[in-house]
Amino acid sequence: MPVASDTDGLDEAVERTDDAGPGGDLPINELFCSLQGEGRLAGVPSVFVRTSGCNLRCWFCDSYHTSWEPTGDWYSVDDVTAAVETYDADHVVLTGGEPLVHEASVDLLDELGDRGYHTTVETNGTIYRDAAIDLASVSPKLASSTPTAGRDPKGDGEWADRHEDRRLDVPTLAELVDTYETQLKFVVTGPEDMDEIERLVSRVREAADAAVPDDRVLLMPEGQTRERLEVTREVVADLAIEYGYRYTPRLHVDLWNDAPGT
Ligand SMILES: C[S@@+](CC[C@H](N)C(=O)[O-])C[C@H]1O[C@@H](n2cnc3c(N)ncnc32)[C@H](O)[C@@H]1O
Ligand SMILES: Nc1nc2[nH]cc(C(=O)O)c2c(=O)[nH]1
Ligand code: SF4
Ligand SMILES: [Mg+2]
Repeated sequence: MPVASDTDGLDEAVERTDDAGPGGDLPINELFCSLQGEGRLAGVPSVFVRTSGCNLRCWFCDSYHTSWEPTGDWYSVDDVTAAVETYDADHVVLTGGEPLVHEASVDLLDELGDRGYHTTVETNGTIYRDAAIDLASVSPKLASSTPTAGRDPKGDGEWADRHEDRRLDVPTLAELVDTYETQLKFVVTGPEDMDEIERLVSRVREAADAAVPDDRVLLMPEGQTRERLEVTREVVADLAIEYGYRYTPRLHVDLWNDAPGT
């Protein structure tokens, strides 16, 4: 499926949360087959469906063209499903951008579930939707993700307040944990992130009925490139040992340096 660039107005639509394209279509940035690079299913051949548009703006976002400058084209759920079926994989990863800003993501997940696919949804955990999700791969955003003026990839910190207001919603995180098999996958920039992670995990454990065992809490090194991971990888691995949480690699960065389509 080609990458196109017809998402004029998508940002405004995400803000109004009435983002449905014509007939409930989905804005797709890319669709490809690779190995799941992150989390408890790392290494599993999977089809990736990357939607465009996000309600947050992490300064380090490795999918810039779905968040800071969203591009893509609108496809029907049937066309996306047909494109998934051209690959020989039985796992699908729905990601973005933030896939759960789109109501049509529910229709896509239901179609894929009906066809027997295992579905993982990569989400920032600020939006709950009732859908056929086999693994909710939730990546709550820490204070270190906020695009302050000094590390804004596009402007001068204009998104910082909105990002800060939206990035954490404990009741929504608890609802995801209570409804779906969940992993909490934190992007870690350094040891100074650990206090916030510990506090947030405690709050989610208090708010949720379901348990959140330590091996469902994953620490992932921040890094869009091999060079950056060379700096963060070992620091984060040591933190996982120290705190008793799980470490997750970023296989697609190690293998392919996060090139498009990987
Ligand atoms: C691009 S996001 C899309 C899904 C959703 N918006 C989210 O943030 O979870 C996919 C995954 O990549 C992670 N990620 C994004 N940029 C990253 C970076 N520079 N280093 C490590 N992980 C990153 C996110 O935290 C998330 O787990
Ligand atoms: N191989 C590979 N694994 C991934 N796991 C989560 C990804 C994402 O961008 O959400 C991703 C990705 O972009 N590529
Ligand atoms: S929430 Fe996800 S897609 Fe949105 S800016 Fe952050 S990493 Fe990128
Ligand atoms: Mg990625």
